[in-house]
Amino acid sequence: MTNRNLFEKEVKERAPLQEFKEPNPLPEEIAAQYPTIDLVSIDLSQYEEGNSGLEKRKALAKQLETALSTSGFFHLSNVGLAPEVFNRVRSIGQLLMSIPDEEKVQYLAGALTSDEEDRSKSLGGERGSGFKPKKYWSNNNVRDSIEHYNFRDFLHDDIFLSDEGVLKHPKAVRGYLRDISDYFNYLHYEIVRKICNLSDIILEIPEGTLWNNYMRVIDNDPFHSGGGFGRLMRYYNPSPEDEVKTNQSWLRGHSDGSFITVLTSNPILSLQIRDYETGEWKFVTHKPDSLVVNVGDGFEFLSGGYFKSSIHRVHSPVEEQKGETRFQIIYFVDPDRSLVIDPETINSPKLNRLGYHKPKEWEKITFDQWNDNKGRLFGKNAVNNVKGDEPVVVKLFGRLHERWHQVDNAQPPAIAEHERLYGPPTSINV
Ligand SMILES: O=C(O)CCC(=O)C(=O)O
Ligand SMILES: [Fe+2]
Repeated sequence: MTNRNLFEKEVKERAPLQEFKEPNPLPEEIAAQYPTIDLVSIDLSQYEEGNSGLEKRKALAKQLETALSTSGFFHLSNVGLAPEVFNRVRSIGQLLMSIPDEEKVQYLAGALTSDEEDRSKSLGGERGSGFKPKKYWSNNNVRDSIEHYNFRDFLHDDIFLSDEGVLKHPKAVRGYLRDISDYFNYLHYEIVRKICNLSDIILEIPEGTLWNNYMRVIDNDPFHSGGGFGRLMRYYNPSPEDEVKTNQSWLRGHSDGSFITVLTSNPILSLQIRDYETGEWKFVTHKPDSLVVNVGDGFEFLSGGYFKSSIHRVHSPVEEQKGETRFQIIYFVDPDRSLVIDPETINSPKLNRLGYHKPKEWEKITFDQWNDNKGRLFGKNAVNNVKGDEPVVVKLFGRLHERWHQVDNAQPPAIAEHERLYGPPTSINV
């Protein structure tokens, strides 16, 4: 057991939290005037453990299969987290974002801008522990207005709450690290585990396979443990000129490099998913106290492309909500990093029957190779500083680094529109 004296001391000295004021959700009839996507909604209170719960789990797995194989996104309700739990984490985020800039720069996740980053040494602002300041990325020569803070290793108390682990974070939040780890541990053990088990049912592999093999937590071994990182993210309002230049895109269209991603449902209508078939951008609607979960690249590859790591972005809020504060809590869930991410790993009767095999052009790679190499491209000027939402298309290990591939599978009008705007897909050496 690690000595946690420093942590205990910080708990005693912590300042009280200020309540985070969530913006009001948009009335349904107004939200309905915007293009929205009707996501599958899964009621997690229907999940029952054990043999007697199998029929219920099979029913949920059926709904989940529709979600994973179409948009790759779903709402998850009755997740067992009270509104106060979400609010407490948001309040901690608010506290973090309010510390002076001079202090923030001592706790950076990487460099001050993405272009200065040496990613052979650093995970960068996207994946490293600490602050990603505003103006880190660029889009059509406009710098971003997003600030976020990443936490890593919260599934490993002996690392997270050790003196060294505590000192990684600004003084203001050190006494609140247990709240952070409680939240993300709950998501890992109660949400991710259940999604893994339901996915086993879909894939017709023994229940427990995904969880036990790739998501379990091994003490003091983050590399071979499931986990990833948690993010507290605050969007600020860009200037009107910047809004024009970026076409109101606050966070460029991308697919997540994770296995799955767990977001909080947000009252601000801003998150958009790009329709897999038509390319149309559609808003994700809000369900209070619920989660929004999406497939990341890792799960798409493991399923041979049956599950979809969809392109999504954050758009400037709709007219009725302009000026409101968007705050987001995210868990980017990574598997054991040595997992070989193609369907041969799991040999799923379902995928075999449907014909989802490893495409020849895919090199045999681990999740670590994917995550690391995709991570190196994030925010790179050569790839991202382009007009419009789509980055320059890069191939990594025979796979498009952002999963815009649905453009290739889409109906001819979408392909024509894509090529008209951006030309044919290109490849650059990395
Ligand atoms: O803010 C959101 O809702 C989504 C953010 C996101 O897609 C990301 O950070 O990868
Ligand atoms: Fe994302």
